[in-house]
Amino acid sequence: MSSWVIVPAAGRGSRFGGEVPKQFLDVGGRSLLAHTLDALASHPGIGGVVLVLGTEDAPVVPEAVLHGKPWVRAAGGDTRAASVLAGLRALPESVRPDDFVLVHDAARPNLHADDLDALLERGRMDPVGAILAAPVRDTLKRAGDDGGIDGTEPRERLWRALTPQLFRRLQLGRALEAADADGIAVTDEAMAMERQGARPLLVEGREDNFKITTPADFARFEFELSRRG
Ligand SMILES: Nc1ccn([C@@H]2O[C@H](COP(=O)(O)OP(=O)(O)OP(=O)(O)O)[C@@H](O)[C@H]2O)c(=O)n1
Ligand SMILES: C[C@](O)(CO)[C@H](O)COP(=O)(O)O
Repeated sequence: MSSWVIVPAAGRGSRFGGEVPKQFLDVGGRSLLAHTLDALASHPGIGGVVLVLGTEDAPVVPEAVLHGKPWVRAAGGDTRAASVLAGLRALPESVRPDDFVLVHDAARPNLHADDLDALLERGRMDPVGAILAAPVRDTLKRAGDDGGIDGTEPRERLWRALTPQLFRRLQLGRALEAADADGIAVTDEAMAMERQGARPLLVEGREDNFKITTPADFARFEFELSRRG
């Protein structure tokens, strides 16, 4: 059994800076987006890809990175959540309402197959779904307006949400539509599901499945690639 994955890739990369959105920058001879698509589509658990792009984006997506998997394009929205919802609506009819679908950031190119294995295996057995996540391992401080420390936050049971996130097509769509209708800007799919009273499963993922948000993250990915040889 395989699942389609929605890849939100319509962001502008404002925190990264520069003219070209970060997902289209070249690393090791191909774009960040191509690295992400390759990591996803090379996995046997992926049945197809919905690529959500900005209306002004027309990237060259080398067919090879899609490993012969079917793919469709969708037009992104003003927020990540809007882009994900657009991706859900672009899924083929062959994806049934109760089928699990994945959402994975284009900006997370360093996804490893073993993480996808774990998420699919454990998430599909959960009544709601699951997300990859990593336990917080640093002490967390709350900043005051003056740049001083206002306090230390308890970090027990705190996890950083990663992607992919795995939910059923209809349930996720309804949760995202409800958040939008309520004017709530959810920052991940799990938040929309939690608002509906769901408790998605946390599946511990690798710390190196990091999101490229700043140029320092980009340099880290270049280093990770160089280590692969
Ligand atoms: N309207 C948006 C905003 C974000 N994304 C995608 O969501 C993922 C995670 O978002 P983020 O890292 O925040 O990317 P940007 O929104 O581009 O970055 P920034 O917030 O710095 O502008 C990225 O793959 C991005 O392309 C999207 O598809 N549509
Ligand atoms: C979905 C996500 O990657 C989980 O950590 C994160 O919320 C995306 O945040 P962004 O500000 O849209 O990059």
